[in-house]
Amino acid sequence: MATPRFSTNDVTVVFFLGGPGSGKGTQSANLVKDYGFVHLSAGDLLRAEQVREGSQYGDLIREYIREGKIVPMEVTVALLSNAMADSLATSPPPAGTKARFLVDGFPRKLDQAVFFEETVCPSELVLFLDCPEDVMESRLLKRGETSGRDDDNAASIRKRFHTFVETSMPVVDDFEKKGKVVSVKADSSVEEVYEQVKAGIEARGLHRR
Ligand SMILES: Nc1ncnc2c1ncn2[C@@H]1O[C@H](COP(=O)(O)OP(=O)(O)OP(=O)(O)O)[C@@H](O)[C@H]1O
Ligand SMILES: O=c1ccn([C@@H]2O[C@H](COP(=O)(O)O)[C@@H](O)[C@H]2O)c(=O)[nH]1
Repeated sequence: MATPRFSTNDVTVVFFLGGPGSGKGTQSANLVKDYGFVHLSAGDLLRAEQVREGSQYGDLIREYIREGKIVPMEVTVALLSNAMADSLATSPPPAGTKARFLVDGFPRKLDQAVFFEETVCPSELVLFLDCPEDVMESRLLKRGETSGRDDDNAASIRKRFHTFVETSMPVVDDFEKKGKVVSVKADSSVEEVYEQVKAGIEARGLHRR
């Protein structure tokens, strides 16, 4: 078996999962501020790679995102792993502390979870935002009025929900069986959700920094 690129002695990885529009990006901003996480959004990294001059994956990523499909894992895992390395090199954590990475919107598929944990770093826990589809849909349609995202439209949203239920929920279920999931109801206000998020991660030993 491969040795992970980063050791859990140096790095804490928290996966942040939840349906499209459940509020992961919004809550991530709070967690960065209060808990010293470095926020890595798999979707943001893919969108940046899509428009990077000279990228061999631009067209492929554009098509996958519009269709709400999961980009082949080698692409996404390499982007995440390199972003972690860059962050450690340019902004190392305070002396005597471990770097904390909040990996938002990943892993979306079981094989990605296995591949990441074997080759990059095992996760410490999985934060899951549990939100009804009708709430997520109205949030995304509203966001779509200004986001400029190709996939914040009714047709793409439907496909993203389908992928989430069929492909990504089994990842959450698998981590749940391993006792790693902190699940939070996400259909209340941003502040109320954050209170539950804080309580959930503190109960697992992750404290403010
Ligand atoms: N608790 C909340 N109540 C009301 N609106 C919210 C709440 N949380 C997030 N929003 C809004 O819903 C939209 C989606 O939130 P956000 O971008 O954080 O979701 P996400 O899970 O990161 O979505 P995606 O996976 O599609 O990127 C945003 O416009 C955000 O401002
Ligand atoms: O691990 C991943 C994460 C994301 N994608 C693709 O990107 C879009 C948008 O992701 P957001 O988290 O909503 O920003 C998603 O629908 C997938 O198409 C991916 O392939 N793999």
